[in-house]
Amino acid sequence: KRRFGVWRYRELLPISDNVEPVTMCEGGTPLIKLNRAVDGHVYVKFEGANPTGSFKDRGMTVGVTIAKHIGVKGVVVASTGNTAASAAAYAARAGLACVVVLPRGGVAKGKLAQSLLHGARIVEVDGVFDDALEEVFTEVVINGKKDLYPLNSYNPWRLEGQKTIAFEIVDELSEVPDAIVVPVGNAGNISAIWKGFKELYNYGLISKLPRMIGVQAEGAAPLVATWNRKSETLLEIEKPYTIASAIRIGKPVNWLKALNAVKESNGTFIAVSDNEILNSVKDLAQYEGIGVEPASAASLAGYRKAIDLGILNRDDSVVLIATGHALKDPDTISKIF
Ligand SMILES: Cc1ncc(COP(=O)(O)O)c(/C=C/C(=O)C(=O)O)c1O
Repeated sequence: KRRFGVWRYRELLPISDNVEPVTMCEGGTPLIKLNRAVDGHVYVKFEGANPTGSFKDRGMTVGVTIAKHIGVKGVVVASTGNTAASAAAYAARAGLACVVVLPRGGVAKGKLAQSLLHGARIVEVDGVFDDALEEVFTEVVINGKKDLYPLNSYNPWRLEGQKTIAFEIVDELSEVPDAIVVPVGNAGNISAIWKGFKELYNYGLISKLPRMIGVQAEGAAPLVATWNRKSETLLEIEKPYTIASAIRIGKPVNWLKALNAVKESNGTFIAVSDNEILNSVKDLAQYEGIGVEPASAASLAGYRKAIDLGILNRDDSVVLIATGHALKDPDTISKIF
């Protein structure tokens, strides 16, 4: 029985015992207390410590396990890079084909290298992630290409794996934080983490729920706009731009789940500038030793803004989700220095 990681919580995943996991011991990631970058009870959940260097491995281990179990030949994803890297690695481990559809010129080098390395077929589209996702949808749903199982995060199996972040935080802190701060792109992760906390609460294992704080880059903040204007429909961003290429997304497919998570948890959405993101990359690395790719540092930038805006205060216990490793995007890192 696995003692660490996603499959430690197998009984809380809707997967019957006869299914053999496709796993690389993902999850069980470090929860690191911040001592100098901020004062307060702030921890970083360092998802860069996963096998392919991002939280995507938690969802992919479950998604690819199911894909293999139902006997598909291969999987397909649209991605800003980390989903592609993770799908390529887990598909390789499962002996499945993998097609990744990427926005041409919009993917950090480390993620492109991983997709190539693990043998994925790379399809590039002009435009941004949303155009890549549209392409996958057209191919698989409209043109009925059934031999490739779509594994983007509208696929609920992915979120089942990602909800284990909540389980590990409660296991390790043995209390529920006041707030969880999550960088938001396609909005699967914030939705999944909230689902995990709600399940623990419904099982009677915890007696309080954290506030979910979603953070987006100012140039790619459809959920911040939708939230601030109390819109019932998603206010899409046609041409999203941010230096944090992982969250350069204008039409988050999980937007409704994320809005509900933030509403139910008495949380909020916050936008931060690219500058604030890059400063947070530097501070996490040079004050705390934690090396993350830009999108991950949006959680620290968002926390700082939440304190400035009085949304959070210093004696709140807070966990920042640092979603991807610094090695993913060396080009952007060298732009900072
Ligand atoms: C480092 C990093 N930080 C945050 C996010 C946002 O998570 P979601 O809000 O669940 O999308 C992503 C997402 C990446 C992709 O969507 C993809 O890889 O296609 C990421 O790679």
